[in-house]
Amino acid sequence: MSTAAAEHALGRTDAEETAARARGLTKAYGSGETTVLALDSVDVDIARGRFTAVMGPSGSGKSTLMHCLAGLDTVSAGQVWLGDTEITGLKERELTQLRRDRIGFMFQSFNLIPTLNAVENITLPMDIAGKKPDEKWLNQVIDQLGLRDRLKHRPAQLSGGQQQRVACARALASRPELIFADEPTGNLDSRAGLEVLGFLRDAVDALGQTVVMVTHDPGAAAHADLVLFLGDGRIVDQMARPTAEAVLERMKRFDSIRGTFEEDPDPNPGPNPNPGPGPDPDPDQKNALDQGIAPDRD
Ligand SMILES: Nc1ncnc2c1ncn2[C@@H]1O[C@H](COP(=O)(O)OP(=O)(O)OP(=O)(O)O)[C@@H](O)[C@H]1O
Repeated sequence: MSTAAAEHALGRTDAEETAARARGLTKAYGSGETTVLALDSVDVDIARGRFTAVMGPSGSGKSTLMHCLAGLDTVSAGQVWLGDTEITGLKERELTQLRRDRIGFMFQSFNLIPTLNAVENITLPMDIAGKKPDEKWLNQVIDQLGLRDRLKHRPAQLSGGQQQRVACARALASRPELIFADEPTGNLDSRAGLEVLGFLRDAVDALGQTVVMVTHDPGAAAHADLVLFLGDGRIVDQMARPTAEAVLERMKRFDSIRGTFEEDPDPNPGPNPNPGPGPDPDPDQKNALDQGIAPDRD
């Protein structure tokens, strides 16, 4: 475990650096014998001004965690804060306003309005809120995302990568405290995916934004500063300065130790000198590595 990570429990950072946090976050679906415990008393801190990726096997609770942190879903127990605001217990109206004013969202399917052009889509959340965009910031975001000559195009006139760039600009436009991105590269080819990941990285490095991204792709996760690994509704590991190879290795352990999780003593393991037979990596994850989505690391 890296020095910084070793100083804290998994997923925990210093409170003053925290954009969002949860304590004892528990989410159960259903009741009685059919209850599914999607999140099991999760403690997590999302570091401000950082890019955090959330990974884990299918059904491990990634989307549920994102939805609960973003106030899109209610919790069964525990507390969630956005900055200093405790969002657990807020009424639906207050949550709607908080999401609109303080959170940006990106989804796998872009979620653009087909009848609006790019710039109208970008400013839509602010238009709904009756707020005027900060023109200087908006122009900076538009230029950073290379959308200047696409502003009058409707989504159908844009490529998938361009549409996701519009969604990225929409998420950034109000300068939110936090951007949640759920599989933002899931519908993109590797080149467009790489571009979007580069923009998210720039949003953190150049614009000081905070990004949380759920992904299945180790190459995408490698763009983050920190990867949180979920297993059976708990944060079971984390990795600072991830590489695609190290993330893929960590994910393989979920396959080989199905249902049993151990704390990883070394978040950036080197090549395993005694590789076991282990299952093949998920073909999508392998493709991502083959296609070179992983960024260069110094
Ligand atoms: N609305 C729901 N009703 C019942 N069970 C649900 C609901 N949403 C999620 N679950 C269950 O909660 C668990 C966690 O689901 P979640 O979607 O958060 O996992 P995930 O890690 O995002 O999965 P994936 O990678 O497949 O998207 C799963 O067992 C899932 O079946």
